[in-house]
Amino acid sequence: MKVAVLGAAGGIGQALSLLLKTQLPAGSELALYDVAPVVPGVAVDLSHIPTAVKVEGFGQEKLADALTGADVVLIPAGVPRKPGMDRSDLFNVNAGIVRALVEAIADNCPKALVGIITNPVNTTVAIAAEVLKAKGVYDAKRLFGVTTLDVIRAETFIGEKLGKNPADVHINVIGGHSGVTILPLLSQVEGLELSADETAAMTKRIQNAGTEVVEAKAGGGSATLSMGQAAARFGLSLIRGLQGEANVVECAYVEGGSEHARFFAQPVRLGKNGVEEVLGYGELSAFEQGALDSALATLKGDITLGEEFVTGK
Ligand SMILES: NC(=O)C1=CN([C@@H]2O[C@H](COP(=O)(O)OP(=O)(O)OC[C@H]3O[C@@H](n4cnc5c(N)ncnc54)[C@H](O)[C@@H]3O)[C@@H](O)[C@H]2O)C=CC1
Ligand SMILES: O=C([O-])CC(=O)C(=O)O
Repeated sequence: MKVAVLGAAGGIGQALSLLLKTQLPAGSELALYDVAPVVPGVAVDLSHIPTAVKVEGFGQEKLADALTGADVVLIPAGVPRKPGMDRSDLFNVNAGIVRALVEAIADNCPKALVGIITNPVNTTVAIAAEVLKAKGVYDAKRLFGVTTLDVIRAETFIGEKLGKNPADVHINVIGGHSGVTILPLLSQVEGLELSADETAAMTKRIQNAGTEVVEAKAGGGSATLSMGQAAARFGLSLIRGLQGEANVVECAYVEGGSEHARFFAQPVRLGKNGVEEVLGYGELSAFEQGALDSALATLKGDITLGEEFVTGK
């Protein structure tokens, strides 16, 4: 298996690449691409870790080489938030970055599974889909917005609340990846009893967890280490699916499984072609249904913005 990380010299990219170097199956290749000149050094640094994963760094002019033969491409390239910014404030810079990188994917590894981490995810995934469509290579089963950070946050916070190991807590987070569009399905968690106020507060904490990190980093960026872990979990699940492992399920923001919006995050069974099946997410509580209903206009607006960025309409 070959995995390419685009934006590999950044905060997420380096954490993710370290985890992939230590956790990818033996015999894998890891291709690290970034426009920052430090990227070959990141690859050399990682190459001294004794695992059977070959790491290579690719500088600005070497994108095609990084992508050729890739089975999985993970994209954390782009600018992060600073305090006072919303994820949508990143659109102006990151939309163009994602467009250019996905054009190169279409040209060099059109069958790869692509995981978009770059914010605003609700919009950048729509950009990626339209770019692939314009190039005649779009397969909705192979494109994912990575929302795993919302899942691991929900599992961590609820694990703490229940006094349980978070590894034993399983929570679906549906919708999208910004503010009100992040909807953790807390009503489905076994053994969790929250009052209406507690449910509202915990939902809000999960929705605002990105901002919690942005503020704590005080101008130094947004979540990188927890996102590195989340992206590694998701990327490794993509690989397990590609290798034919049964019942690999992750929540992800994908097209084609929802009545609510063109793209929607929900549990997905992964397989040899990417999405094997978009799964249901069970019954919603009245609170969750209300939250979903009121988030849909935002989510659809975010998607349209991405579509129109590429189609020019
Ligand atoms: N999906 C999610 O849950 C999350 C998404 N993010 C997003 O991930 C992105 C990256 O965040 P960080 O790693 O903290 O930022 P960072 O600034 O530390 O790293 C970004 C890297 O992208 C590189 N880059 C910029 N333009 C590029 C291009 N055209 N091609 C290749 N590389 C390019 C930069 O050189 C830099 O090394 C941001 O947009 C951030 O908002 C952050 C946390 C969670
Ligand atoms: O909040 C941000 O800007 C980064 C992000 O997406 C997250 O941490 O969930």
